[in-house]
Amino acid sequence: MTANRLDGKALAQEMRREMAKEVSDRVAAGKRPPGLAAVLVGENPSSHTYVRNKRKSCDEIGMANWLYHLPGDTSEQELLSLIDTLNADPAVHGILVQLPLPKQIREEAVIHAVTPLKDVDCFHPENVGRVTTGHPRYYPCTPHGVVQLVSRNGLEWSGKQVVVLGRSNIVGKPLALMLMQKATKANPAGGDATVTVAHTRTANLAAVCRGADVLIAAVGQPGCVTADMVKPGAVVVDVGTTVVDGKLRGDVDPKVTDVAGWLSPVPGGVGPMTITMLLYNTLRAAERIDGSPSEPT
Ligand SMILES: Nc1nc(=O)c2c([nH]1)NC[C@@H]1CN(c3ccc(C(=O)N[C@@H](CCC(=O)O)C(=O)O)cc3)C=[N+]21
Repeated sequence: MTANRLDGKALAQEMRREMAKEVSDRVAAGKRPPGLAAVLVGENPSSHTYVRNKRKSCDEIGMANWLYHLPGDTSEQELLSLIDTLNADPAVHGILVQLPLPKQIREEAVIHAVTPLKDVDCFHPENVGRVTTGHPRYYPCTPHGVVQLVSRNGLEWSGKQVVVLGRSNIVGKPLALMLMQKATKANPAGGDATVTVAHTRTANLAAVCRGADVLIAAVGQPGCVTADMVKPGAVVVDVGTTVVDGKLRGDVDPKVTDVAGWLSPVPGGVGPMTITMLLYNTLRAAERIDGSPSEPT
């Protein structure tokens, strides 16, 4: 058997066409285009690639975007004062500070400084709390991308055993929360799945994973999910993006394709969906900040 492909690149293109139409309708109605400010500190090569991809995607759908590239020895105070300026700028609807940051800057201080309405990463504790209690303002981009990738391929969450492998604040933890909430249009994964959060120290990890109808690998260890850990026919989503010898590697071993029913590739799976959901959040932010009768704040 060869698993069906969960094609994130194709789905991302389809969703971006829908968003390009929303942007042009907005501009035709006399409103300013949605705008995303990206802040990059220092010279991390992967960060450069992501930021470049994000800006290209913004350009494609007609979204305004700016890159603030600060030197690696920038102080926390200098970064916080740039964030204050962006918080107050009416042309900026979304602010993304690329992580990781150099060690002299506390990530937590930066995450707290971005005004929650412009927090399109959904990293601010106010927005995380809203997801947790079922009153979301935004969903975090990677978990939201995973949910859309599975749901829009016609696959069901309801009644399934879902194993989330990984417990980070950015992927594993918020994804598990989304799966535990009631289903809505924006969060079709909510509702009736049974969610297990596992990690690399879980006892009998292979057996726990083999119980999954849907297995989401978000560990950051290339190839750590092997074929013996996968139930035949399961849906497997690979969130890993580790650069090994200049090539991008996922968390899922290539042989899993012989066992799984559906598998997302790396590259071309979750990565393009993450960027798409960032654009989606920026559009929602523009509606909230500039006012729209149809959208609650
Ligand atoms: N504040 C912040 N927000 C983030 O969303 C954030 C971050 N910091 N720091 C780093 C991680 C990582 N991340 C990726 C986004 C897109 C791809 C992506 O599009 N990957 C392509 C391939 C890209 C390539 O060719 O290298 C793919 O999987 O097909 C990957 C990784 C966002 N992150």
